[in-house]
Amino acid sequence: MTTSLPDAAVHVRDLRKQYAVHEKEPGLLGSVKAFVNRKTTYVEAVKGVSFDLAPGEVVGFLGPNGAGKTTTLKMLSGLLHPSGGTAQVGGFEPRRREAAFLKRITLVMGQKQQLMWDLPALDSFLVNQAIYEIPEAEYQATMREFTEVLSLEGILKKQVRKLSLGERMKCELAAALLHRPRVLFLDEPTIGLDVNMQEAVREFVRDYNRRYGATVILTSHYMADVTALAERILVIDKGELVFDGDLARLAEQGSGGKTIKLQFRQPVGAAQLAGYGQLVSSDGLSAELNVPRAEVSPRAARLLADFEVADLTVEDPPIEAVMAELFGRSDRTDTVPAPEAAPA
Ligand SMILES: Nc1ncnc2c1ncn2[C@@H]1O[C@H](COP(=O)(O)OP(=O)(O)OP(=O)(O)O)[C@@H](O)[C@H]1O
Repeated sequence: MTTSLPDAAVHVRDLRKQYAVHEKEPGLLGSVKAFVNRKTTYVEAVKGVSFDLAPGEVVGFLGPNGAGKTTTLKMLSGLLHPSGGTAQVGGFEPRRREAAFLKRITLVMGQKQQLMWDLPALDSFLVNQAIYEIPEAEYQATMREFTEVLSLEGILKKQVRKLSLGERMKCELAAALLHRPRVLFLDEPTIGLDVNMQEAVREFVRDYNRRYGATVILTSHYMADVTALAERILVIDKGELVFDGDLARLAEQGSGGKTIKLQFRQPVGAAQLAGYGQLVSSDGLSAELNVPRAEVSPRAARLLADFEVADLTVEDPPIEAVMAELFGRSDRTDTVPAPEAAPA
């Protein structure tokens, strides 16, 4: 075991991963050519990422496809050896895959399953109980807890292949957390699930985090997962960390303003709202206006003075819109401040 910073559950410095890719042209001739003269190119999947996570912190790890999220999580869970830099998780060096380390972490990949397909989930749970040397009393207590929180009653004894996607994902989560890990790497845990099941998974993760003080890194393409669970967001793009901060500050990275939502006591026509902001919608008794950030207070004050307003709320733009804008920019790594450069 390596010594760690006592206050950091996860400590990452200048972490890098380069994949070697052997290129081959299609067909038999391509295979022969590749055999004789193999062409290798390198993909810089992670290019020097640094961050610390405090124990119990829940962090959303976002980025476009191919940004390096899964590669980072695989390095942190010891499945991949870094090409450079260092990582410590709970005081351990992941690449060593020490038994004590493996008992403290879990990696859940929504796209991959660990349950045995032809057997009931309960059999996989028993295998995990043996692998992780979970004492019987603890196993029974955890099973009771998970069965209740995840509503597993009635599905544990069914063949995994016969479970619905949502039922299977709940069993996957239970299996992956049976040993009560302290650090959770969750890679798209809600992918493909319907909204109710997504909510059930979120609730489970939230409950587990509170109950056990677990540290969680979560990647998801569903922003609702991230906004519901994580206060802090790390954004990776083309292998580089381009943002580290809270959701509100991420929303400010977009060039869009804020949305003022209004309810009126008397109908107000769209034409009357010209000059207060960019009209998003208006149906007489309610309206939405997009307003530059710096103008929010004076415009809200004017609206309140000029109309009979029953309710007025100011909202940040949806985080999806901000992310789409950031990743749509060609010079995005330059325009989004790196953690060190970001304003407090
Ligand atoms: N085994 C591999 N060999 C070669 N290149 C790889 C390998 N795994 C990933 N890559 C490449 O590394 C880059 C980062 O991939 P990674 O899977 O970490 O991204 P990601 O952010 O998780 O993306 P997604 O959101 O699409 O899952 C991509 O360009 C990908 O093509």
